Amino acid sequence: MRRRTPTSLKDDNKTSIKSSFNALVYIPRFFKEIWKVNKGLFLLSAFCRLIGALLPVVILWVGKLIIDEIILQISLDVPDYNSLWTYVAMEFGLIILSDLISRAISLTDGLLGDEYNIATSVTIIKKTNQINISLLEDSEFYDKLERARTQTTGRVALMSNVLGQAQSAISIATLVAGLIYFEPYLIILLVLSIIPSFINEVRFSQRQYSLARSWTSERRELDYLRFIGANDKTAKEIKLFGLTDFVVDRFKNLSEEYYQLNKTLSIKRSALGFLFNVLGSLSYYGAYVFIIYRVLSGAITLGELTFLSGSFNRLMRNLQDFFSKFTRISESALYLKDYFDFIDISIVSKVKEDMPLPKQIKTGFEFKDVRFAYPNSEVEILKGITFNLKAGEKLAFVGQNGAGKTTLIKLLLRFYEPTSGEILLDGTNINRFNIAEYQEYFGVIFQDFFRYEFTVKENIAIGNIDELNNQDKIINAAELSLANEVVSELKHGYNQQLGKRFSNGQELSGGQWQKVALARAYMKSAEVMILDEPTSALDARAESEVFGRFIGLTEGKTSIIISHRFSTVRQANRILVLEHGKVLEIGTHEELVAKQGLYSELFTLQAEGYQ
Ligand SMILES: Nc1ncnc2c1ncn2[C@@H]1O[C@H](COP(=O)(O)OP(=O)(O)OP(=O)(O)O)[C@@H](O)[C@H]1O
Repeated sequence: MRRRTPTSLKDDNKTSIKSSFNALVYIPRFFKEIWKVNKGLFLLSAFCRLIGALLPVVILWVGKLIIDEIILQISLDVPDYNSLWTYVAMEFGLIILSDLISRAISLTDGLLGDEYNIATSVTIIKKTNQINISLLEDSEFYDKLERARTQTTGRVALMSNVLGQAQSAISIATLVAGLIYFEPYLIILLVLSIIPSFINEVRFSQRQYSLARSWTSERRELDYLRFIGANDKTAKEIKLFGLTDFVVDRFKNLSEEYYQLNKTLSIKRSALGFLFNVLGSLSYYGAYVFIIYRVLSGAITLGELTFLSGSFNRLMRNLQDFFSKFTRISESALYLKDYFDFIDISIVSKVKEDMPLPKQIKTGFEFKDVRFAYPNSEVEILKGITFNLKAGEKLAFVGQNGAGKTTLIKLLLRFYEPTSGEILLDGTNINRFNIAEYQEYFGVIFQDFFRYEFTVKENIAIGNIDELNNQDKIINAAELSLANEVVSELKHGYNQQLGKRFSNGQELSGGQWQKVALARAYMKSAEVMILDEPTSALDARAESEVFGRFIGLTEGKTSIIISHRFSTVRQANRILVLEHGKVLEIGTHEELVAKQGLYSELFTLQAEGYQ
């Protein structure tokens, strides 16, 4: 695993300050997306922020009026407090309005954030589905996906920050106007006090982002260790093999390094931040002294002093906040870039043709000298595979672990493309067909089928989700795969929640899960059925029954069965024996036994084992 060292991080920092600013170009697109999510809420939020931006200067001004009025009334022989109480009532009203506005802002932000969150999660799920399986197995791509997926809350915060920034900008403009009107020199002092802390913020937030980004893989590993260290699925092995210390040590070693790097950065950031803040306070008091001096010399009133010192103080805080948010925004905008990069991945098929599929398979599939190595791997897994799968034929794949059986299926399903050679369907390269229609052709159950923690009914309907409400079809599929026996023992029958993750969930045994998953294959009448070790966890009786039904039901249908059990394999029309990515033998059970090759040897070995 490649990990950046602290030294290379420094170099990275210089170039990435630029990239951080460049990432800001994604902000308009980001807001276009938010606008699309809920226009009304967006406008309401913008309106509240506009009012919120104008309120501080108005409140300060009313404060000035109150003080000047008090001083005026004290100096009068016959005071008239009407204006004074009006001002006080105004200030009270403004304070209430200010509270109302800030609550409205957080409410609209929260709601808008939630809606945007839902919309992006849906986009990510849909996009992931469009992406080729080969990309999903690529670790660099996986990191990108992880950043896009995990930064959802960051993007919601970004929205609030940018909107808040617009609000601050208007607020700052009005406060600056007030300062310029009375004491323009104060502005210079203000700018001088802010610049150092701005630079500090930019530098460190950039470094922290670089650090987090360069550690994406490690954080993924940490998540994984956390998962295997604390969940019900691994608990048995972890306890039995005494793996806790092993997992904890590995976790600690990996996280310690990141912790140290992050700690150093955070300490430096805080220390320098403190120093620059002292500078800010110094300038504030400098300005304060200057204003007091102006009051003493009679140049400005006491009310104006309150207004000016209040404005100056507020401006300084607003500006500091503005700049620190600015760095946070450019930092989050980098995550935004990850997100847009992900959803912009163009799905280009090497082959542009979109041929319709034959309604019925006429001759069958043909593999012609197919060679294949997984992306980013030098190892050739399939080394010149040639065979045909005739229409209506049941072909079994046998071979030792890692021989390439599942890989052959992945190529047939177009999850990957052969490195060389071709796969034909009725004489046409399968690449030329519309991929979605082509994949619809198959009913497949993989050996590593997923155990969805949904209800039994949903788990079966996954084979053809359009039929989720077709109870008869689901029951029929369950009967064919023997899943009905499993269902009859469940408290809530087909509506039983499976797995342990959710309340009332019921965990199944390996074989029971397999029966449920197998039922998926019967949910649609696919042209080609593929069962990749579907019965490995079933007991001998169940396996023979399940397989008998499969043979009966798929009579005349093209199908492929992968199995290590020869009692199953021998029932296929022909058997293809793979060894180290090559076709070693192909023929009927009888032919292969007569040939006295690998098949015959393995068959005899297993038959002896059963005696
Ligand atoms: N996504 C992948 N990336 C890289 N190599 C892979 C990938 N999937 C499988 N392999 C490698 O390809 C080889 C063939 O794997 P495959 O799953 O096709 O074997 P198999 O014959 O189905 O084995 P088994 O009987 O154990 O299921 C193995 O050496 C495996 O390590």
